[in-house]
Amino acid sequence: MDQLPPGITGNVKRFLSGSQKDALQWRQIKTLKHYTNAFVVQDGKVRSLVVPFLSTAHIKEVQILLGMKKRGWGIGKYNGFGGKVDQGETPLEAAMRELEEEAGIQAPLEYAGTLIFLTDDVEWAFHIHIYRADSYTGTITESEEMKPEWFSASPDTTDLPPIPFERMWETDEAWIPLLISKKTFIGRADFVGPKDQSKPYKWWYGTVEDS
Ligand SMILES: Nc1[nH]c(=O)nc2c1ncn2[C@H]1C[C@H](O)[C@@H](COP(=O)(O)OP(=O)(O)OP(=O)(O)O)O1
Repeated sequence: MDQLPPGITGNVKRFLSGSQKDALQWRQIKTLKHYTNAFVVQDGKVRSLVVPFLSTAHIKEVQILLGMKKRGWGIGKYNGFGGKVDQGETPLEAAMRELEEEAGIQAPLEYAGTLIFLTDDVEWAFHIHIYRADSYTGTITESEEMKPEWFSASPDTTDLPPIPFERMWETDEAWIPLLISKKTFIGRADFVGPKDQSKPYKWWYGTVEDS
């Protein structure tokens, strides 16, 4: 197995890796701070589409709920719902709290993967615990931080917009398909550049194998 980036442990299999500048090394991880990110993915949702001159077609599709960040770092980007794990909380408790605060809903979240994110402006590594749920309760509600919107992961069959990867954190396109297909993943992305223009220069994603 090739050498794993610092911070990646476990029985993992490389899925994708890359580098904009091979000469640059992984950043040193001094401390970790824990964050969460939660996604609702409705697989097999039946929608009715009116087909001109024919009739109504019933199609099954995969829908994913994303939020457009309205303030702070990452403003304008689409992401899952989440934030810092507070003292005394487990990551799952924090993910449930943040989902409710930012999107107004409750969901039976399950662990989906881990993303380690490092950048220039911050001396710690973000350890992001990523969760997903197949269903939710409550009413999806826009908050001060996030504007929730549904997207389709099966764009050929739908009138919902496709997942807007061009308006997400750059390497998310690598792991969102793993999240959707319920393959547990772990990854790391190191960014460089000023806060609002930072770009990934080195990344690695793998799937977590059963031991
Ligand atoms: N999907 C994602 N892909 C990625 O590569 N980096 C991400 C990411 N989601 C978050 N990050 C990184 C960048 C981001 O600034 C940092 C903190 O994540 P958040 O935006 O969730 O935290 P916030 O600063 O909004 O925390 P709160 O104020 O507690 O809500 O982690």
